[in-house]
Amino acid sequence: MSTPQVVVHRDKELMAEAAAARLITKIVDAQSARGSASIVLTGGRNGNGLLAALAGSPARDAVDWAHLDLWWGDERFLPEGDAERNLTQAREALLDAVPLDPARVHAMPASDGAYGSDVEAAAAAYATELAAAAGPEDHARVPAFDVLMLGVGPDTHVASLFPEHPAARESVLTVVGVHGSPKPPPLRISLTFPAIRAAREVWLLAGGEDKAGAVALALSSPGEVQAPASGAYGRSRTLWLLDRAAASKLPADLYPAASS
Ligand SMILES: O=C1O[C@H](COP(=O)(O)O)[C@@H](O)[C@H](O)[C@H]1O
Repeated sequence: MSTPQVVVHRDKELMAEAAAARLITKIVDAQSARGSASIVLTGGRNGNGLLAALAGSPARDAVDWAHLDLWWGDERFLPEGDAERNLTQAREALLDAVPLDPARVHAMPASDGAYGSDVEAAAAAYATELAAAAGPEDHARVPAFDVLMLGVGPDTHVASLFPEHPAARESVLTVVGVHGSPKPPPLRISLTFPAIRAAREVWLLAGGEDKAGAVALALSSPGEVQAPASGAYGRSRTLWLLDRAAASKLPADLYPAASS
């Protein structure tokens, strides 16, 4: 478990630009070292903001897009192409504009796909796909993702792990079906803590005033079932990327003054 590090940027826009630059560097470093990189995307406003910033960065051409595996931390269980699906939004923000290998874009199943409306079967299929991609060196049933990104919801949810929900208590399965999500749609698929914690680096993104209470609560070490964002950490690094508004309820000694 790595201790959280907090970086605060002036505003959401700068946060997205800086996180996109950081991600490009990470991908290029991993590809130089191992030939490929694996990244877990998040949905939500801050995650999509980062992807849009990456799309607009001239440095995006430094990435070898054909040797990048993309996974998702969660998905809204809706029909393929639905505007609310995290995949649809990621495609619009970035994915349609870069030369990815379609075989390496590991989308979570849609509700009109091979498993129909059976969200448990869809979650189990994604777990199988993750397990097949994990090597013995990963020491887990999922690959050791280079970076796993998570948007933090105003209620402290990450991926589709909501406070006090069964998915936030899951300690065996790597992927679960989520029923009765308090944020629409009610049916979702989510990675669980065991899968999230297999990542080398976990980056939590929170920008905007509506995230301030969640950030302060999660970083005050409550239980992970009460505040799921507090249970998300990477093997070697856990990074909280915030803007000033989201950091406004944090004690000032929690991050270097220079970072804001
Ligand atoms: O529904 C979701 O919400 C969270 C956070 O979204 P935000 O718009 O409040 O930033 C996101 O992390 C998750 O992937 C998504 O499915």
